[in-house]
Amino acid sequence: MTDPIIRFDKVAKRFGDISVLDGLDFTVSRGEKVTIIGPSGSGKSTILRILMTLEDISDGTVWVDGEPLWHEKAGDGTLKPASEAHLHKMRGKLGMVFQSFNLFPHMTVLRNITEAPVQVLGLSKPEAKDRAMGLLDMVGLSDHAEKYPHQMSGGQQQRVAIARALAMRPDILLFDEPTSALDPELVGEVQEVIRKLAYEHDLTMLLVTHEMRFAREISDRVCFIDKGSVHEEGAPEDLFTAPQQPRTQEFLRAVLDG
Ligand SMILES: Nc1ncnc2c1ncn2[C@@H]1O[C@H](COP(=O)(O)OP(=O)(O)OP(=O)(O)O)[C@@H](O)[C@H]1O
Repeated sequence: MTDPIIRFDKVAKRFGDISVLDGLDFTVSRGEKVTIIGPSGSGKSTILRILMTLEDISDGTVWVDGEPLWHEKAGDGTLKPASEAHLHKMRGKLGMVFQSFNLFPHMTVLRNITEAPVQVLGLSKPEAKDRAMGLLDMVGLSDHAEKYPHQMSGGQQQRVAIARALAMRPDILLFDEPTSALDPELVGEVQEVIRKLAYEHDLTMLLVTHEMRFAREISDRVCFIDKGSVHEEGAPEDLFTAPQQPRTQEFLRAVLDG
């Protein structure tokens, strides 16, 4: 594997006495589309939340784009805990799409997408609007710019959330079960947007999902996580058709038959 853009190096995460990640080693290459699967509570969302700096780490080092995420280099080359300024800089490399959309309810769709580019990146309002309208076109919602989130379906809101994340031009886009809060008939339209992104963009994508068929379709690599470490990983056609580890076999049998 060449040029990792994400690297977890022996990362541990504990909540009090509960160990969620246990010496996790995990890498994602630049431009790679990786899906994390695994049982409930295995630490999948925690991995994404650590990358978004929503959770800190208990031990080890996380590297993003060649720089430590939760640390910064001291003058003597050793790593010291990251300052808020370092975290702020690193956050600009990542975007995240949450299960529950998390749009600002009191803002129009357009404003939801332009707010951070104007406030954080310093774009002018016309520049931010141009960017937002291009993204709304990409997610098939050009006619909805002036609507409020409550006037839209869950699928449409999630497509806006994807446009909003992309408006910050992240290098890495994280998806945390992006379709699991949707009514079944709305899942397809959101998957279609993610599929298009996966096939047409060089963006690095890291997706947590329970939708195995979708994972198989869009991923370059699938990682099966159990009890906070990577149990087995591989190309989707290998992992889904011929898993090597008994635990992976058991998990896939349960979710594919269930
Ligand atoms: N803030 C927290 N405080 C205490 N425990 C937490 C916290 N966040 C997560 N956990 C625990 O960490 C474990 C892993 O959670 P995580 O959400 O990463 O799992 P997951 O694999 O994404 O699960 P699911 O598929 O159900 O979403 C769970 O046992 C969870 O209860």
